[in-house]
Amino acid sequence: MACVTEDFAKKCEIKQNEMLGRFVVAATNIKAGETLLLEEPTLVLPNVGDRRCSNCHKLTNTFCSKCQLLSLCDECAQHETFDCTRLAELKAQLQQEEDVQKLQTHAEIGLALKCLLLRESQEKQRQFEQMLQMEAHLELRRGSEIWCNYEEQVVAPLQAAGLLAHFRNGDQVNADLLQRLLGILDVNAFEIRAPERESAMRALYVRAGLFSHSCMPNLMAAIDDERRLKIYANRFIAAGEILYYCYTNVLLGTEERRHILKTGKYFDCNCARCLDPTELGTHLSSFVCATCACPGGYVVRQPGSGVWQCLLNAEHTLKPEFVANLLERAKEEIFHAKDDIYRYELLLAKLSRLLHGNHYVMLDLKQNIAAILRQILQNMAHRPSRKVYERKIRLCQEILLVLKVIQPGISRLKAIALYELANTQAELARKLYSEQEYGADELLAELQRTEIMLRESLRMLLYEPIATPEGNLARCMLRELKELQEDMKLLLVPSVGKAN
Ligand SMILES: C[S@@+](CC[C@H](N)C(=O)[O-])C[C@H]1O[C@@H](n2cnc3c(N)ncnc32)[C@H](O)[C@@H]1O
Repeated sequence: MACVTEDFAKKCEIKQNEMLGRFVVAATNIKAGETLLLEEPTLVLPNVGDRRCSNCHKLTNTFCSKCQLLSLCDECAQHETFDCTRLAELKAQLQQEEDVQKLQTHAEIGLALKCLLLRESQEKQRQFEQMLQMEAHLELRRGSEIWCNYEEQVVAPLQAAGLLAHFRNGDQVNADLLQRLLGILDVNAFEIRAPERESAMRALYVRAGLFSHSCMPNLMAAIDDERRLKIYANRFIAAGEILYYCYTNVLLGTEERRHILKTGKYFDCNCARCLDPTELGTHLSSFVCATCACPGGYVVRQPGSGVWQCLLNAEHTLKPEFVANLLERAKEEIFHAKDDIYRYELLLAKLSRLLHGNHYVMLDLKQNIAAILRQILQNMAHRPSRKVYERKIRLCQEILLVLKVIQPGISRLKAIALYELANTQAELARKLYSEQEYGADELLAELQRTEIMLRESLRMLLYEPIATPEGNLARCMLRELKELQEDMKLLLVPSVGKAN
């Protein structure tokens, strides 16, 4: 197996039932922050449609000159020796030169070949067997769009080239095995950071792939620069509790999360958040009821019937098509407003008449605005006014209020929002002090509040592996915390602390 630490064997128990398939429960009581699993990836792969170098994983369109079947970028001299040698042997069996070109046509062929190479290697046999036990949802996928795409782009070309028969026990390498392997990747792979900023790829972890999903999980997953996965508890977990991490983005609405889970992972999530039409009172999916003007008149989707109904008057409803169109248009407008803070603010004001202030589209806008404000505040040449600081503080507070409900335990998102809030509050206090609007006592009180928030944020980031952006942020925060304490010491000495 790809290296797995002993924590998993000691703290976890694998079970099985009708609804979840295989799932994992806590074998002992587990403390918040405690590690349950550290695991190396069994496979690192591009997202469907992308082609990535088999060595450095950067996007590329070139192939290895030796095996000619796996991608290799111009900057890398070689990829894994076993894979390259074995593929070169297999390629030598191809009848015609154009077969190689045909096998280079669709990027997904590379995914199937990488899975089959695990099966070829003595050393990785065990990993391949474990991979084969993973859920593929073969029957639910049979005949679906994705099945037909794989049939056309992977199975048919590999069969036509006559390559499959030359793999070990080639008679067993058939269409069903290929569909199973590709299904296993789709259902189980984790999204990981790609070498290019802001793009993603996938990695398969055979142990971590056993954990079930909840939109209110008790586990966190963190992946470091070496693509080593760490799974840790985000709260105290009692022995016997089912262990869950979240397969989707927690800052999406219920319909969107459930759609992603249904179409990509083939199940209906029935967690407490999905079953509550107000999403635990956060209103992440709620619309303003245009019919009743009273506060609290929000239209929510009833989980059983799917009807969009006002919480105050059940006769006030919205048509699902109206909801879908409005959200689609709002997302398009956000996309077109890219990085223009004035357009974002206008859109936020316009949408606030239709959507709850915590609606996930509104939160997306608020996050975008806060990110631009961060850049403005970092550039002192802009000489930002008090209002700019106050706007960012307000946005951070609004985002935090939602995160506190949907991520009550240790949360990376909450830690970052808290850090942003703390920093902005401290910067504003320093500015006001330097402009003599604050005295030393007021500045000290603000910095003390900042210290509490920074400590709280740091406490949540301490469990992140060092070689991750969040681990790095934690180190910066430690430094900033020290500087803050130095400043506070100076303020405690009255003669030094006075503004001049
Ligand atoms: C990553 S796998 C988890 C391990 C899998 N149960 C197995 O037997 O290998 C994801 C699959 O587990 C099942 N699953 C995970 N969480 C679930 C949930 N909350 N409700 C129902 N099924 C779930 C679904 O079949 C899903 O496609």
